[in-house]
Amino acid sequence: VLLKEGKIILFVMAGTDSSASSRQSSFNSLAKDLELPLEQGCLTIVVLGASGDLAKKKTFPALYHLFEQGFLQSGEVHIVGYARTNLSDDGLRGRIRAYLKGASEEHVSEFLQLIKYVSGSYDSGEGFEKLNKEISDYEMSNNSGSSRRLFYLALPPSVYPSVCKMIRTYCMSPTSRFGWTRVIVEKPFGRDLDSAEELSSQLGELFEEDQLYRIDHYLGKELVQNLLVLRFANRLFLPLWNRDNVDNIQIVFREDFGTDGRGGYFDQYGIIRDIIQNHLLQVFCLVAMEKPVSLKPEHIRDEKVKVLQSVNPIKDEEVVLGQYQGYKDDPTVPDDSNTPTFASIVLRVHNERWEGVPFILKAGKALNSRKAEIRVQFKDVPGDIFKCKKQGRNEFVIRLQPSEAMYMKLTVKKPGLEMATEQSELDLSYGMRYQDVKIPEAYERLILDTIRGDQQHFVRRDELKVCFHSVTDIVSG
Ligand SMILES: NC(=O)C1=CN([C@@H]2O[C@H](COP(=O)(O)OP(=O)(O)OC[C@H]3O[C@@H](n4cnc5c(N)ncnc54)[C@H](OP(=O)(O)O)[C@@H]3O)[C@@H](O)[C@H]2O)C=CC1
Ligand SMILES: O=C1O[C@H](COP(=O)(O)O)[C@@H](O)[C@H](O)[C@H]1O
Repeated sequence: VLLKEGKIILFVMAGTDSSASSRQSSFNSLAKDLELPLEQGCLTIVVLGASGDLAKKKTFPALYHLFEQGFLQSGEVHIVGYARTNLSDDGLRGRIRAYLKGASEEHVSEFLQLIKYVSGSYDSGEGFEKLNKEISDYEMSNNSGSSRRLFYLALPPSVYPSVCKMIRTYCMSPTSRFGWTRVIVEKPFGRDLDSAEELSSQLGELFEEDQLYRIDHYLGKELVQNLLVLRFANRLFLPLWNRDNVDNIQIVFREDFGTDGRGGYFDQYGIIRDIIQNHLLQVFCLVAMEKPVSLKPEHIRDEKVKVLQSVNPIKDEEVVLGQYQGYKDDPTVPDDSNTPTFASIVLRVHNERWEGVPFILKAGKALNSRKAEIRVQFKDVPGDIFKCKKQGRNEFVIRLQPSEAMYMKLTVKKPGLEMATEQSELDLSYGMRYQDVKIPEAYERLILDTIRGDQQHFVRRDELKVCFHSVTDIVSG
């Protein structure tokens, strides 16, 4: 038992394989740096909306991968699916198995045995009493004296307030045991500034900010997580990253498929709320913000809020909207829908670093390719003696997906006898450089962060508010 900052922390050594224990030890050293409590013991993960699309495609596979890598251990973790659909434990396991193709059969079977299913509604006590009994029985049988409870809301946001009320009333981690209760909520966290604030107030009455994890899965992507390292751990970039050197920055999301069975949801939100207000604004923050005091979540989020507050209102003439042909063929989309499936907006940051540099954010569905990238375009070289303008400018590209890469476009001498120039690239393609590394899925990383209590990659309430504020005219206009 360790005593740290007034907290008693149980340190229970479980029987683990060596790779799992080395991961645990690297987590422990990170936890020490971030002053996170070191903890192990009984952990229950409840996936609410377990019958749904997100749960089967992302949440359960992410839990499986954490299990496979030793971050979730049999004997310590218990997973419960909850939804209204009438399903047995095996019924849910069968659905999940279908999304774990290619994984080791032995691991999958072991993982599925950790999963139970409880059926109930989202607004009556009966189901949540059953859920609490399921969790409590497991905690008692586990006998570790701790109760860590993580609730993942893979549900439409309309039911968040009632579900949170039920969790608060029936399912909180008992204070008689060491542990915590944390709730992960999915986007969209509202339709506009007012509805986002209303949702935040409703949840804020039930949970403290440090219990709420507003997930934006772009913050879990490898190269998004690399942005702070790249910017603040490389001397090379420090003097360049500003209005003196940068001409414009483009943050682009494109998908080569349309609504893909989610037309009903998409049509109510549109591309600005679905992608720009959250994923692209989060990337924008990490590209444009100032250096945080430290890596502590509050320091990082303070800087994100600051840069968002410096964004000028978006000008109408700097917004382009479009809808792909065939969008209304989706039977769940109304025939007269004018919901945009493509948008391009220009953000202008009114501060010393970025005054005059346009940040162009573009997102579109059903385009000709799938790509998400950041393009930092530098200004032309003053007094150019090589007349190399025609070859294009220096550009630094960070490709988030697919095939993670960073490359810098440079003008070089064309090899040979002639003094001619051409554009070439310094290329760091992850597939080549890190051949033996499996890049984790965003959801995997973010669920692990929640278990560790690290809110660095989650959206704080005031950050959400200012994100909506930045796009308020275009989402409500
Ligand atoms: N699917 C995706 O790729 C992504 C989803 N998200 C977000 O994740 C959350 C879940 O998404 P997704 O799984 O696609 O959603 P679903 O529409 O599949 O809903 C999940 C489950 O919620 C229950 N449910 C559905 N509609 C209602 C309703 N009106 N009232 C009460 N319960 C309902 C259903 O379970 P039952 O009837 O069994 O109770 C359903 O299986 C949403 O907030 C979504 O925006 C975010 C990023 C990507
Ligand atoms: O949140 C969402 O993201 C997906 C795109 O995620 P990615 O990780 O595959 O880039 C998008 O398709 C969906 O519309 C949106 O709700």
